[in-house]
Amino acid sequence: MAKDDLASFVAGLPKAELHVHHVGSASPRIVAELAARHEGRSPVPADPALLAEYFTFTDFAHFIEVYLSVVDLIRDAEDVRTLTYGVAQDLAAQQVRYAELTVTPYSSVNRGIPAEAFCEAIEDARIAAEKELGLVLRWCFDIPGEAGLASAEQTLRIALDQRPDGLISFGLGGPEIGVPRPQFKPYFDQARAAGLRSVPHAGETTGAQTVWDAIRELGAERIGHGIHAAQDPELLAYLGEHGIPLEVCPTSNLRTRAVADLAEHPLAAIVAAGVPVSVNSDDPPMFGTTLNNEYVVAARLLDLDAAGVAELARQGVRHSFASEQVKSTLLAEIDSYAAIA
Ligand SMILES: O=c1[nH]cnc2c1ncn2[C@@H]1O[C@H](CO)[C@@H](O)[C@H]1O
Repeated sequence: MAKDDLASFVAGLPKAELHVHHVGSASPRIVAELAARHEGRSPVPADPALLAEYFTFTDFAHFIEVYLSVVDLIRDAEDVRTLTYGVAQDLAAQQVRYAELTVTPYSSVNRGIPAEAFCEAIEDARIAAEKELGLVLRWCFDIPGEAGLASAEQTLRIALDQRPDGLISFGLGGPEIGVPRPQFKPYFDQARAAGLRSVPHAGETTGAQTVWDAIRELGAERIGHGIHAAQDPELLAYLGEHGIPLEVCPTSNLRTRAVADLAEHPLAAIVAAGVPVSVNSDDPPMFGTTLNNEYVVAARLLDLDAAGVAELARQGVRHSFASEQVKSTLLAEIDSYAAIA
């Protein structure tokens, strides 16, 4: 299928996105608006061309540094609401009908936004997005691994004390190197006991052992990235047998140097081993991509035609934590779209 035809097929295809970060999805328009508000007091350029250059990373640590400089732009609940609704608009414009947005409340609460105001702002945007954009948003609250156990404690507290209606899962992001997963077991145990689903990042910038730890210590039901599971055939077999999906974000892995180039991306080996996957964008504006583009990249890596791409979209729905009703509605939409496209 020609690339243009595939891209237009993807553009109209109803989709679910399971691995996309709140601040990481701030569009250049929103970042410019926030940077202009803090003119001179932030390294983040307001000019879109300069911003594109600013979003070029030498390694993963540099990516986290840039990511946190954008977090610094978010100073009050209004910024949080503006950001969240803007992300919802960008998702809905790509026919995303359901998304699990990874939110890092610690990073904003730690900068002075009260937890209650933060949660009210994201909930206000979620309700508006469902009503006005037909987009069902749910939250994953994730621990910024670079902030250690203090941030784990506070993230859990905010999740359990505020418990916004859209909250469904508990995660762990940030660097993996120097941030071993087992130390977070007590927090994931409490989050899971409270009914939150476990979706830590692992195997993005470190190897298979981190994925094993995420499964055995944190009770992971899905793995953020997990691409270096491909190093361990036993782990791939385990993921396939137990139906533990990997939330794969191909361009992210390239831009953060988690893989040297897309030709080496292990997505095809992971799928060939029978491991369930979903395709995601992670931090699309920061990586110069969109979810639609990630579907095109994945189709190229997996040599898929339109039917294969529609099946990728179905996988995103099936591996979501959406209600059965949302799942069946969205699967039916995908089927009717794929039938006529
Ligand atoms: O691809 C990624 N891997 C790991 N962390 C990420 C990624 N994208 C965004 N973050 C976010 O960076 C924050 C920095 O504190 C982490 O909390 C994580 O949510």
